[in-house]
Amino acid sequence: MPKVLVLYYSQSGHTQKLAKLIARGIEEQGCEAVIRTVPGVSPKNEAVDSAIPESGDLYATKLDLIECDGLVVGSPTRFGNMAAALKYFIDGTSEIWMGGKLADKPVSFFTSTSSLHGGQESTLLSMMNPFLHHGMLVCGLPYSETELIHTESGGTPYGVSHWSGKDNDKSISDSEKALAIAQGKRIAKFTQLLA
Ligand SMILES: Cc1cc2nc3c(=O)[nH]c(=O)nc-3n(C[C@H](O)[C@H](O)[C@H](O)COP(=O)(O)O)c2cc1C
Repeated sequence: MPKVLVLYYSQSGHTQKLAKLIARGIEEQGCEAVIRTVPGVSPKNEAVDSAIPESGDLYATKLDLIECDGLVVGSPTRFGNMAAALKYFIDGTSEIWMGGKLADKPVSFFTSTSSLHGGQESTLLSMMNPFLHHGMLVCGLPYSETELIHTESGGTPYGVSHWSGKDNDKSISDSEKALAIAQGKRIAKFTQLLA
């Protein structure tokens, strides 16, 4: 069964909730969803966490990337960009890039912001850059997913998003949920076609 890696960072759990919904869509479409997170970064600029987190999803390894047939990458928005913890992990993938291990595989993206116009699209678009260098095929969301037109919360054609609100306490809306599951199904469909 083709494997789709759902790779995310989340500090307060919103991006993680999207990751789980995307994974549900991946599995409903008939692929295996492998959910992995990355450790936070410290001012020492070196990863100091233990290899296995005390709770929650396992940390991603380079092997997870090499072995996946498709990839979904998520991060909370930080000043209109991805979080440093995820960027730190991606910056450690030079060997995978040189070996072309991700080339020709599909990839898609998701994010969460506290303000509705606080940079969802800029985060999603800028997250694509490293994976275009890796030779991956970017997969967004089409407007045939009609929640994209009707949503009053998150959801973009560049990938699903969540609006967590100024107090960071909004639940995933029905539109966001539908789009996250749809995005999981879509990346799984292309993974099956390309694997
Ligand atoms: C350092 C920092 C920068 C942030 N920058 C933005 C931003 O540019 N736009 C925005 O809307 N929210 C911003 N936020 C809020 C988070 O993106 C938001 O709370 C998000 O939903 C958290 O996701 P998580 O629960 O997965 O950690 C920022 C938060 C932090 C800590």
